[in-house]
Amino acid sequence: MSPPAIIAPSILSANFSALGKDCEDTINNGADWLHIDIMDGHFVPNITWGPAVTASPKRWVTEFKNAGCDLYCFHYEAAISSTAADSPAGTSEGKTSPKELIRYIHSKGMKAGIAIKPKTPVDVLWDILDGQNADERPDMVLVMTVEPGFGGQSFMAEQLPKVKALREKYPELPIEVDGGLSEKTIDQAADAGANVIVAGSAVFGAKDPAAVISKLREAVEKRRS
Ligand SMILES: O=C(CO)[C@@H](O)[C@H](O)COP(=O)(O)O
Repeated sequence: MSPPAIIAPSILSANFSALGKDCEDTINNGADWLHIDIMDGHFVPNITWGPAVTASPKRWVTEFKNAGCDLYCFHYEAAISSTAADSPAGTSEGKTSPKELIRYIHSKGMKAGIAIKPKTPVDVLWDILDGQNADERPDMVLVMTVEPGFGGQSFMAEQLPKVKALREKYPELPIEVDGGLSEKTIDQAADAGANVIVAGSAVFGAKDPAAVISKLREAVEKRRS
């Protein structure tokens, strides 16, 4: 059976001056996860949680574990362009491959996700998903359905063949989509096989966020086989 629906509102669209309350309300409204975008003004043209956060996906693994993160999802493109200087503070570890980074995230007690941007072909993931070592395989794949950087963009349906290809090959893999998800676009994403749904403006901009979360969940659950 394909994996259950997981609804993960992106707090990028929350009210930053009442973030704690917005997060609490969102969980009470039925969200399973909170999706927290770490943007650095370098890999994407926006800054979310401050200039101390750099482009390196590896540099901050321990800090986010200590901050209470359960799943650390990094961009494939950022990992392959990282360098020795991106190693965790106080270590001399060198250039990071996606597989090494996944192993490192697991060693810190978190699940690991790997994300791809719209221009990255899904094929780059096969070798990583089929890796011999279970510790180096991701627990989730995120297919971006907008160019990362900002909330409120239009859904890119042309990204869905990637989701379909992943679902066909890996029936039980959690597959996340992020960007432009709403009641209008969820059916296409769910048909393609996505089960982890990030939604920012659709949830935080809604009059009844609980109803939106519930509709997103229903659309995914309906298609589980
Ligand atoms: O990572 C991003 C954008 O880069 C997302 O998480 C957005 O925050 C999703 O926002 P909506 O498209 O749902 O408004």
